[in-house]
Amino acid sequence: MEIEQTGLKDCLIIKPRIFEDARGYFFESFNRDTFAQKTGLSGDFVQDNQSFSAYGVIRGLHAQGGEFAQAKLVRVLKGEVLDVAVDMRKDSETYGKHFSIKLSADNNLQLYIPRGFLHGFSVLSETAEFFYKCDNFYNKASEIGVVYNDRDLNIDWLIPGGDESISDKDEVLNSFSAL
Ligand SMILES: Cc1cn([C@H]2C[C@H](O)[C@@H](COP(=O)(O)OP(=O)(O)O[C@H]3O[C@H](C)C(=O)[C@H](O)[C@H]3O)O2)c(=O)[nH]c1=O
Repeated sequence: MEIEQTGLKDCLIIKPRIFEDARGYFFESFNRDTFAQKTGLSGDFVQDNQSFSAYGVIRGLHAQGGEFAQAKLVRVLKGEVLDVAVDMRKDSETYGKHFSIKLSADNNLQLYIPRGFLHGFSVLSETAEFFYKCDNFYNKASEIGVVYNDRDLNIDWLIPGGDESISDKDEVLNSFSAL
């Protein structure tokens, strides 16, 4: 398992060690001790989530606030997404900055998104199965969000205009400046 920095503190790219042979491949998708040793973070995740989406879907930008803030370890089981993390930690040097990366079933890359970040992804393949670990439980009352096409964030989701598929809930999320 290798760790790569993203330029946003504690937001990390994780490259698992893949064992390939004539049958196919094997890799440890998560090992708490290895994760903790390589990242210096606890790795105590308590909830796993999975979603399925078609091409053009953009889920996000979401987070949970306060005591229910969540760190997430995200990856793609099938297809390809553009994954986006936005630093909303007011005291961070990279406040308001975002990092995006293509995660796919081919590259097996993972992204660790710390507490204090907004998260979202766009589906670049015909369909995508998205899986992620959270270090805090879902708490609907603590949900916060920023609209995907926020002018200040200016995120390129790599989805041509008109092809986006957004939930009614996400269409009316706040601007980043209103957070
Ligand atoms: C997040 C969540 C949702 N739900 C229920 C609530 C809704 O009835 C249904 C769909 O929820 P939502 O439309 O919020 O799903 P996404 O748009 O994929 O939300 C996620 O999108 C971005 C990418 C994230 O990083 C967050 O983890 C999460 O907000 O699942 C649960 O029961 N438990 C949960 O942990």
